[in-house]
Amino acid sequence: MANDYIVKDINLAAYGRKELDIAETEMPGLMALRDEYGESKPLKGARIVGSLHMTIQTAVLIETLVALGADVRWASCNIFSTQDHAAAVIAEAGVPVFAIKGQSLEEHWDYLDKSFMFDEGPNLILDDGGDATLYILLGARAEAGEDIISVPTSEEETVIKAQIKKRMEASPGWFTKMRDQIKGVSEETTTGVHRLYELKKQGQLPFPAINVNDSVTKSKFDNKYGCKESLVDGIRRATDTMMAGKVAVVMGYGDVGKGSAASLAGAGARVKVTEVDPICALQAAMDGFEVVLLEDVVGTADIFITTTGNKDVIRIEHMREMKDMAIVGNIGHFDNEIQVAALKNHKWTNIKEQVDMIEMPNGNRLILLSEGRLLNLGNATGHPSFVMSASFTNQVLAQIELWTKGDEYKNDVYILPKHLDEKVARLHLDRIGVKLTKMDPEQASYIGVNPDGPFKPEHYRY
Ligand SMILES: NC(=O)c1ccc[n+]([C@@H]2O[C@H](COP(=O)([O-])OP(=O)(O)OC[C@H]3O[C@@H](n4cnc5c(N)ncnc54)[C@H](O)[C@@H]3O)[C@@H](O)[C@H]2O)c1
Ligand SMILES: Nc1ncnc2c1ncn2CC[C@H](O)C(=O)O
Repeated sequence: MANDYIVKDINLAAYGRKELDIAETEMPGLMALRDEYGESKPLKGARIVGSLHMTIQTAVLIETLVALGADVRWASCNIFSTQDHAAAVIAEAGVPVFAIKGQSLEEHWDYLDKSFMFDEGPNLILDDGGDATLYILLGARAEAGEDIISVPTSEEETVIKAQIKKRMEASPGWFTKMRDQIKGVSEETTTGVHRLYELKKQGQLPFPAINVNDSVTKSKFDNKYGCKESLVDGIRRATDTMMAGKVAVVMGYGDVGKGSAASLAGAGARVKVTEVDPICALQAAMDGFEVVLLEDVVGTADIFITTTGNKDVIRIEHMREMKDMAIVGNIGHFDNEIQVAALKNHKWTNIKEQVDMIEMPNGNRLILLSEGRLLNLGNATGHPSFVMSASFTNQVLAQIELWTKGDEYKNDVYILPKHLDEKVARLHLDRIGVKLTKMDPEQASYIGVNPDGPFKPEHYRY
């Protein structure tokens, strides 16, 4: 079908291709998979619906999936994270893509619906945050007569419910059919993985799932080193504020929090951390960060960043205490980490795209980034190509596993085996000049591993 895409401007494709060509030189893992599997095309017959930030790096992922034989349709997983030139180059390459930076919530869920519209529907999902999986499963439950989202508790739930109703009227039974033909889902991020384990616990996971996030070469790199690079990039592009000398509070000290604290410390900010987990709190303290209660610093700190994957971490009562021109942002997957909805009746002044100044009752003004959505992609371009190459190499390996060995997988959540994790790491060493030491058999035997790996037991924590 001609023009089966919705992008901001197809004329941005030439610019997108130039940046995509450069990105490929920084994504050795994906390039290596194209060399290894480009001829055998193990994804032939796969119809992959992707719901993941439509960036230049994702464009390289998409073209890798296509090179390995897959048919692909794509939507972004966030209304602010699309890079319009990346969407344009993918559309020009003939992949149906539905993504515009700044799209509305209604457009977001409509575009996600469109990304499912293969003639025979998809048979694999590549998800980031779980919206694509949620759409199919909620829709199938509605078709079974369940009163899903009976009382929407957010604007987005209202939008999702309306979109499901529209599709049910247009295509009776479609959700159930799609659910039953999906061979599996590979999930990119922590929050999406939490949703999968919850579905499994409730006995509502109808197909195999691969937890890509917990490949070591994903979460201990993208979540940590990726955020270390892209957090301050977002804050700087959004506010041009001097971070050196300022007090920044990072809520959460998991993989993203560790990278975020390091990012701000690297910019010279005096970083304080909040945590609920005593182990992560102890890590933060021993990494040299003061671990505090938000309530004790909310009136004096300059920058507040949530990284928790939790909700209501910064609440309206906290924001009422913040000083004039405090900067508030989130780098977690969803926008519910900050109670943005509670600010809706305040005076908002839009400064520029994804930067708003909000007046509080006491006259103080807050600078809110990306309306509380993940700011490294809303206010900047997300993580650099090299670290996304590791994440996306895991994604491609997961899709190959689900497509070629699907019968070996049950309706459960899996993590890729360690030898594949180590393979992903190996594929990224040459690009940065790493020379790996080779053990002799006696050494390998002494520590009880095979000289060619795996080098760590399953219980090892990196
Ligand atoms: N923006 C990005 O590029 C990007 C990249 C990777 C992951 N993510 C998202 O970031 C979020 C965090 O991911 P992660 O891998 O670091 O998860 P994680 O579970 O490793 O870390 C989250 C930490 O937050 C802590 N926490 C939870 N509730 C808290 C609260 N109320 N106050 C203080 N701390 C609290 C937890 O104890 C945990 O240590 C997820 O939503 C994930 O999907 C975003
Ligand atoms: N450059 C990026 N392209 C696509 N997704 C990106 C990029 N930077 C961060 N992300 C978010 C995905 C990340 O793996 C996550 O877990 O959320």
